Amino acid sequence: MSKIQVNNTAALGQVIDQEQVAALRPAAEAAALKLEQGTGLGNDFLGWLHLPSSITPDFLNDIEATAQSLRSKCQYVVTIGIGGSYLGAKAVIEALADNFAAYKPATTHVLFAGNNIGEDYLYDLIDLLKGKQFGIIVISKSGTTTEPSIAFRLLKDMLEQQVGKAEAATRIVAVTDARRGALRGLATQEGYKTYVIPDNVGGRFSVLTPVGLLPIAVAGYDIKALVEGAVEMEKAGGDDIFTYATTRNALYRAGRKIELLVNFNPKLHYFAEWWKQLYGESEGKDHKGIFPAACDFTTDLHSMGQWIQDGERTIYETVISVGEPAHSVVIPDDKANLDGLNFIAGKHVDYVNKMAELGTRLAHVDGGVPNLLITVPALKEKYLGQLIYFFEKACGVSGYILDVNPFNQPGVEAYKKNMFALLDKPGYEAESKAIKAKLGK
Ligand SMILES: O=P(O)(O)OC[C@H]1O[C@H](O)[C@H](O)[C@@H](O)[C@@H]1O
Repeated sequence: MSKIQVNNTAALGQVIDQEQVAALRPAAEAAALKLEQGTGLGNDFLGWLHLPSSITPDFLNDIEATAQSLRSKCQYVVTIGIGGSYLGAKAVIEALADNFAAYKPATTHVLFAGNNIGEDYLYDLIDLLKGKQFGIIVISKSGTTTEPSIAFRLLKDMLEQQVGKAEAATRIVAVTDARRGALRGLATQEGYKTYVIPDNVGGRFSVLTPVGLLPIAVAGYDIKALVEGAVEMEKAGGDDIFTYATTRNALYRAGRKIELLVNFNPKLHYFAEWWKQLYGESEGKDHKGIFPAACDFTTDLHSMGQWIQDGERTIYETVISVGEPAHSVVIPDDKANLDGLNFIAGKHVDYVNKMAELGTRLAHVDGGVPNLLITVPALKEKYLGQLIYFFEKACGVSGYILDVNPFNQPGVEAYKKNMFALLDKPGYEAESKAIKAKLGK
């Protein structure tokens, strides 16, 4: 089976050595056992652990049928959601899509909303959708998150005005909790097709539920292959996951507080955004946790490269290296050679990129930045499925090694409480009074 692979050789020898990594192996194995037996912190949120192998062909067929029905009617399908209800689908679609898909004709374009509170963002989206055939996938585990609720209120209204309430109901799909939350009530009342986010799967671990699968299917990608890849990784278990989890924890203990996830393929930009939420929300608590950062290379080598090479030595790098590009572009020969590029004439662009990648890894290691390497054979559904499960499992293992609950996110509520207090939300009267006093209002 071809699969993703992890190599920590270039992370060893300067800041940490193999013994320090090996010393964490028993903790990693104990962590994996805790996950398996459900005896660790946050054990009511372990539904993701055997999720891939529990997905049935019938379930995937049903999602594909819903996707097909939306595709048959809609030029645009707006996926409304934020955080874990957005980043997984965005990451996979961007990794698989034509870089210029937005400017090329397509049966159906998948757009995203409800992931910000930008008035102009919503204005521009509404402007685009005026008079167009569109549908909505509204996703919220809690069913009460402010950003997607605002976007859904606006777009639902617009869709009903454009096609009538009955037709609109056939173009709206809700993905939410089985019982709780405003979205569940609304979907039941309006008769929308719905999918359930299982109680025991947290948002940032939910990409392989309909949260990610439905938008990915609407965008035209093979969700069966995606799940197949995840199942392979679920069954393969072990070594690569332990290598990643133990190496990053050893680096953290040696003072490397920032992990920089880098790619040499712009299609992976949002994969890093998904990874940032997965690791940031899982590990950043109790005043602990590696800070998850990301760069797109070679682009950011021309902006962040100086800092990475030569700045404060608190970072290490994890490179996601893609084996094969999907297409072939060769650099042409030029008789005049005014740009001096004939030394690479006849070479594939990806060959140059790979030399940039190797040169960068060597330079950064020389500069004191330990380097972890994750190789992915190609940007295809199956390997993305492997990569998703790999990072999820390694995150659970890592979180337990760090001795935090990797499955909650209590810190996220602080800004929400202040925002609701400032907006005078009913139920927040005492907080409103307190925050206004603090602001001298
Ligand atoms: O799916 P929802 O309930 O709308 O939540 C969306 C996101 O918002 C939150 O504030 C959480 O921090 C995230 O973990 C979650 O993924």
